[in-house]
Amino acid sequence: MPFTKMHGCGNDYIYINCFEQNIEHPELLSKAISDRHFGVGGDGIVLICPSENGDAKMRMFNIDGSEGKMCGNAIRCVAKYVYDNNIAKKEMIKIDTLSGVKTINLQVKDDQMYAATVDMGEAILKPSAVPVLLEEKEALIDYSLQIEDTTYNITTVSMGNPHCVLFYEDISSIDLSVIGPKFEHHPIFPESVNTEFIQIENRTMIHMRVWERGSGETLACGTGACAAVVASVLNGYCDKDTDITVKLLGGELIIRYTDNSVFMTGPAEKVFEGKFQWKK
Ligand SMILES: N[C@@H](CCC[C@H](N)C(=O)O)C(=O)O
Repeated sequence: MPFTKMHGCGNDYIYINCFEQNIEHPELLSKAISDRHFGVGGDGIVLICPSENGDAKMRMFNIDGSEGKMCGNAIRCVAKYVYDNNIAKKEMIKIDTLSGVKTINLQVKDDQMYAATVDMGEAILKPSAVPVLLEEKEALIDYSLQIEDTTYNITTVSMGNPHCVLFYEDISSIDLSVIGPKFEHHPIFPESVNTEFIQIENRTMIHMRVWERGSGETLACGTGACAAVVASVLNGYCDKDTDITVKLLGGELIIRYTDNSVFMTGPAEKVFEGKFQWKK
């Protein structure tokens, strides 16, 4: 099975061209091929499929086989794949996802895409739409949640997939493998949740680490960076209509939160191509 390994800020997925092949059990494939010792290694898989609504359709699966409705780092890589492989040779590409069709403006050099700006759509704040099963109001901002013997102040946002954002003085020494699963498996998140740990540097720069549902700690999360900037604005740390740099373990994303949409700009890189022998 031919595949392409790509990453955005170190958030690496195995991309499979479904214009040319059919994958019957992507959830099983994702578990097998994502393994960093017995497989190719990655944060999951992304299928690039034909679409009637856009230039291609993207489906992404986490390491545990669960399907994510949206992936900010993967969508830039899908746009790169579609452009570089002549599936759609245009500098504005539309990719269909489980959370709607997204428009991507490409930055191209020597006939290869290297970065892009994605219109990620509106940030959804209503708790029932995130979804988070707490009191229903306009938004949950700086909400005190007790888990075991600790009180966390959470802000919840959906960017097509669910996020829970926490602010810290210093994120460098947090053990995400202990705290992350407490949120990921908490019953108030009926669809589970991605959790972002944020340290504010100043009004235009924040630091972020992330525990992704289904994949654990990753080097970057595009939807998470968008949710983090939205939460930073809602909590008064940053401003709307301003480019905010999000520093992640694997690189930087620029996020702008406006009244109608969240815009994300960042890189997309191809690492290698290969063939995987899948013993089902
Ligand atoms: N890494 C992604 C998000 C991937 C999906 C997520 N784990 C989910 O299940 O919602 C990104 O860059 O946005």
